[in-house]
Amino acid sequence: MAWSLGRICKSVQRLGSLSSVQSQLSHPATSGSVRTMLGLPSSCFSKTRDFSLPNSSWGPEMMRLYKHYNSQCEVVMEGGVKQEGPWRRLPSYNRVLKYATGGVYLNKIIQSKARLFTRNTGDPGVAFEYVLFFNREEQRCVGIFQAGHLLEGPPGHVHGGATATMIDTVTGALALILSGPVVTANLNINYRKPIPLGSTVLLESSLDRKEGKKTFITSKVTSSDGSKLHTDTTALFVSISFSNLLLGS
Ligand SMILES: CCCCCCCC(=O)SCCNC(=O)CCNC(=O)[C@H](O)C(C)(C)COP(=O)(O)OP(=O)(O)OC[C@H]1O[C@@H](n2cnc3c(N)ncnc32)[C@H](O)[C@@H]1OP(=O)(O)O
Repeated sequence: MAWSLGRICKSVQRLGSLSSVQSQLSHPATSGSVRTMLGLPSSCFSKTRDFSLPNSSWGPEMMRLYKHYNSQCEVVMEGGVKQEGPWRRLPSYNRVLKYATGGVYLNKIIQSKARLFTRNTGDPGVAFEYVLFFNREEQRCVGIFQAGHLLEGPPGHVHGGATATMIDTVTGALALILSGPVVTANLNINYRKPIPLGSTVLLESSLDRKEGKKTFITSKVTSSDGSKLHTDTTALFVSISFSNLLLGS
């Protein structure tokens, strides 16, 4: 066995404690830009590209909503002093783990080629274009999502699985920030109206309640102006030990 259990555990420990998840997001040192995505230490990410920043494929609605939330990440006080605003943009990279170098749970091909499902193409605009913002005080996350042409389900509309992916992402991000390492245990989606391919929609998620290891999140997807309800969702996330996840136990 190329990797002993001990070495794997040491690597996992290097990721840092669970509490760093919440503390790094709330720490003043992260003001302006959140240096971690969803709580994992920045050293775990490929820094080559932050996919949550605008690119040439973003349409007017995507840009409008991005500017709306981004402008509230920093507020200018009297005298020109800048302060943290209520929202934080969550940076987004195409790989979560960089430290796992093979062994029983990741072979070398998977290790080198694995990419986050929602960030698996560098081609702007073809699939999932999105950015997440987090509001600590209100315990909610919003996602702005522009659906590219590779996400077709019913003709001219977004595949339900692609919509579910984005719902899982925005609810999962919130659960992870609020509760530390979690996995989705249940996602209950009502699809109310199909989402036109190429359109920009708004995903909103808020904390419903926490009960022991369980974090309940509600979510809805609406048109960018909020007038049309596309989906409403309840989601359950269960806290896990991150090391158990990597060890497959
Ligand atoms: C980077 C962007 C973020 C994107 C986020 C993406 C998140 C994901 O997609 S994760 C991948 C998909 N999810 C998975 O693969 C999870 C697979 N499932 C599991 O690992 C396990 O079943 C797991 C951890 C959910 C629950 O394990 P289990 O051993 O049953 O946990 P256990 O400790 O017994 O249960 C905890 C509580 O949750 C409840 N629970 C567990 N599963 C469910 C469920 N499906 N429905 C309702 N309740 C449940 C239990 O009843 C228990 O409740 P209580 O404490 O009141 O008795």
